[in-house]
Amino acid sequence: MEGDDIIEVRDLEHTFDGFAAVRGISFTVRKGEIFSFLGPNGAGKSTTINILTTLLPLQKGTVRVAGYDVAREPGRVRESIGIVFQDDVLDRDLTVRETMEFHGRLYSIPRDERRRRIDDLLRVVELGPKRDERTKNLSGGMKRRLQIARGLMTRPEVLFLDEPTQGLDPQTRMRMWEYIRQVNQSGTTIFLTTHYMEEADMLSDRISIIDDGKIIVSGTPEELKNALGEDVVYLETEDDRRARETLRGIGEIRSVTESPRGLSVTISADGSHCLPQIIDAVRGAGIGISSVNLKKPTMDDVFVHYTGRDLRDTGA
Ligand SMILES: Nc1ncnc2c1ncn2[C@@H]1O[C@H](COP(=O)(O)OP(=O)(O)OP(=O)(O)O)[C@@H](O)[C@H]1O
Repeated sequence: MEGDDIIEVRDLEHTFDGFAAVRGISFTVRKGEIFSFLGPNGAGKSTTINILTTLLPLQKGTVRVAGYDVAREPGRVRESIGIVFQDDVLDRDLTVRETMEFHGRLYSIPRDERRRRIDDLLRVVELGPKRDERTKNLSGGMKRRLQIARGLMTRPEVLFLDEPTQGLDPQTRMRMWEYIRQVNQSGTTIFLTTHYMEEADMLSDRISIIDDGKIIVSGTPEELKNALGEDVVYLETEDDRRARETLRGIGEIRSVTESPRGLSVTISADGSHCLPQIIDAVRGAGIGISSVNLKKPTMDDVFVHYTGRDLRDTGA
């Protein structure tokens, strides 16, 4: 392991019957961070995560997880990781509590700690009242919540979460984020895939965006958003045409267009610093302003910028 990198992927390639699903990707995940892998459907996320977790054999490249080579020491890798997948199965005849209890024993979590985590997690996913219900009688959404709760019981060195909040309602999703943060703070490195841009933004220390089997950009959420360099100010004025003329002189302004929301001013620097200057210029020209709105780029904007696609339209 180099320095503090807990996952090291170098020149990873994977083909299915001649189709290149992963086309030479390299990245590292640092010990203790929450790392997110984002990409449209079919980008190669599952293929990559399957190789990292030893579920798919390595074809080409090198992958080390928790200091072990996935090709040479798959058993060691498996001992160091935890996985929460989308299609995990539950034992239909166990109750909710038994499902958790069984998993906790399997991983030798001491009795008191086990009880505490079961209580905490069932509260997070709101299955407390269902603790004695058999899993076959749960709704689809409840089963999903139980699978996730079960996966979060252990504190492995690296925890892989594949779409951990897919299909959860917003409140449960937020409680889940809180819990994932707690697991992370207890020392577990987290590797996450998600379709939710806001989730990646809120949770991740670093993000890589993958498309067509290649990594197209990596960075912290702040870096990725700032790199777009496109804060937009929406202005409603008494005279948009004249206001537009007035704004031409300001250096940081990239473009001014008239939109249904008023004047749309795209800025190549930090918008919050340019705002006073913009307001002064327009007022100085004797033009009244009725509203001002600053919009910073979001992770959605980042995703659309790099992939040309909107995740909300890709079956999320
Ligand atoms: N077993 C397989 N046999 C043939 N092709 C496969 C197989 N598994 C994946 N692929 C193809 O490899 C590409 C990458 O798939 P992968 O499942 O890794 O994408 P993904 O980013 O996880 O997508 P999603 O967001 O839809 O889960 C896709 O084009 C897919 O059709």
